[in-house]
Amino acid sequence: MSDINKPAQPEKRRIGLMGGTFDPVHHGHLVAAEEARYQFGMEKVIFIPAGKPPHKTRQDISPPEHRLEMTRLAVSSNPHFTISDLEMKREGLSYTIDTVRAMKKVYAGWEIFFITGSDAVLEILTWKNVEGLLQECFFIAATRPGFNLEALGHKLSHLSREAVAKIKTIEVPALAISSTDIRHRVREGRPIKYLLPEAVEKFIYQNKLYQI
Ligand SMILES: Nc1ncnc2c1ncn2[C@@H]1O[C@H](COP(=O)(O)OP(=O)(O)OP(=O)(O)O)[C@@H](O)[C@H]1O
Ligand SMILES: O=C(O)c1ccc[n+]([C@@H]2O[C@H](COP(=O)([O-])O)[C@@H](O)[C@H]2O)c1
Repeated sequence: MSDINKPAQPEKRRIGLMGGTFDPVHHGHLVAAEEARYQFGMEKVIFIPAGKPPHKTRQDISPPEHRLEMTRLAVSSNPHFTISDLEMKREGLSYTIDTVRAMKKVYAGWEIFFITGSDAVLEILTWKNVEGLLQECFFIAATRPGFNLEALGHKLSHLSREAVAKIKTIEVPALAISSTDIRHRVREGRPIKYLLPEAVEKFIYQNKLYQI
């Protein structure tokens, strides 16, 4: 196969961080992470399940060890993907700036890319110390074809020019998959097959997750 469309090799080593509640992890997360890794020439992507996601208000989030195990199962077939329990071990809310700063100590000299969905980036002004965060790392907003980039541009106009320059967008194939929908489907006895890796599907049923 020709390499003509392959992105050029970056000067600095690059790593991606994919943060999320992952309750459960699904193919939307995996496709976004893989596309970001490919387009930006990252050596690997670390999936980091949030211990206490700052903006999630629901009380019935699955135990951290279940979400970590599902994420481990989901990434196991990709040699470029790995997981970290760093946020789960940390006390308090899982702020991304704390995670990125901790990772910078381990990956000194590397460029760090925090991968999110564009819906999460639309909320970025409400994140802890967003200007400081965008000094520490790049953000990749995975958009679906047809996503309103103008709305994003409008939101970002509240940030400094330097901060905006650190936010990159990529298009991923339309994947209308969400953890919320998967949880509802399990509760209602509807299929979840093909929405997430088979091993994660099995784990959900074996551990009777999302049944009430
Ligand atoms: N289908 C998808 N395609 C691309 N990115 C996604 C998709 N679903 C979620 N993401 C992004 O992955 C990150 C982690 O998401 P999260 O674990 O909250 O999953 P979710 O499906 O959005 O969950 P929930 O439905 O419970 O809110 C967020 O940045 C989110 O925007
Ligand atoms: O740092 C913050 O203030 C912050 C606010 C909201 C979300 N985040 C992070 O964004 C990621 C996706 O969050 P969520 O709630 O969509 O699962 C996850 O890693 C969260 O820790 C981070």
